[in-house]
Amino acid sequence: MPAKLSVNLNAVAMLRNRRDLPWPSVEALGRIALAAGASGLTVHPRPDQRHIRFSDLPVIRNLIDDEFPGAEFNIEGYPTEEFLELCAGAAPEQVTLVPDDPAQATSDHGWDFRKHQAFLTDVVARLKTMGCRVSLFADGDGDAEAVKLAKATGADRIELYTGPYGGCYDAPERAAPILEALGKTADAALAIGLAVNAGHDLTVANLPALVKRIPDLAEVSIGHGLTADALEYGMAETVRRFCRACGQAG
Ligand SMILES: CC(=O)[C@@H](O)[C@H](O)COP(=O)(O)O
Ligand SMILES: NCC(=O)COP(=O)(O)O
Repeated sequence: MPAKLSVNLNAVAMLRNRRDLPWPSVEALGRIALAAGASGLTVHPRPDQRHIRFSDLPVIRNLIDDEFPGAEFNIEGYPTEEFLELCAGAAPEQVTLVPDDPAQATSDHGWDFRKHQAFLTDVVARLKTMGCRVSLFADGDGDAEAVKLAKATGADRIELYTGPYGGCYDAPERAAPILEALGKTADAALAIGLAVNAGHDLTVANLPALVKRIPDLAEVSIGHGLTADALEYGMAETVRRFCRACGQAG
């Protein structure tokens, strides 16, 4: 089965937050994404709410429940008590636990499963009591032992951190060994019954090789590159609309 696409709305929320105005609307862009064929929506609320605001979560929950039953809500983040309360309130189908510090600009590494085994085991159990599928952000370095420890937490999936792979956009020759390490990590996970997601800096250009190397990839979550493409490919029509609003003919 092809990998499912979950559209990450953090970048849309970040643009909205530049002004005290309700656009671009996280709800409206989420609706367009689901209507266009995305399987779900992803958000990564951070404690300072610099992208997604906590108040966005019930809006997205209602959008899915009211208009797109069967689509999935994926909430990502570091499992503080506040984060776990947000998950309890929004009832996401999937929670992806990410070891990011509030000061980090964006997520840039997976969990150290040796160091955080007990903590993750406890949090995974709490989230499963809420009825959520749980995925753990993981480095794609081919470490099969780390993958076994991820499975031992009780998690259902790992999400491969694909930032280093995405970073090869201008030097494709560097991508091959990184892709192979991601593939080996996925092979190790799938062999022990852990499903595999992937995300971070994925694009239309780098996705085909990833899904070819990991044909059983369950889901990709994509925000930054997808939002950039939406701007680029939507710009011409938008300028035409504004020209008409100026009273220009055509
Ligand atoms: C876990 C991950 O890679 C994404 O959630 C990423 O952190 C998106 O969030 P930002 O776009 O806000 O960095
Ligand atoms: N889990 C990764 C994600 O949701 C989106 O990451 P990015 O495409 O914004 O880099």
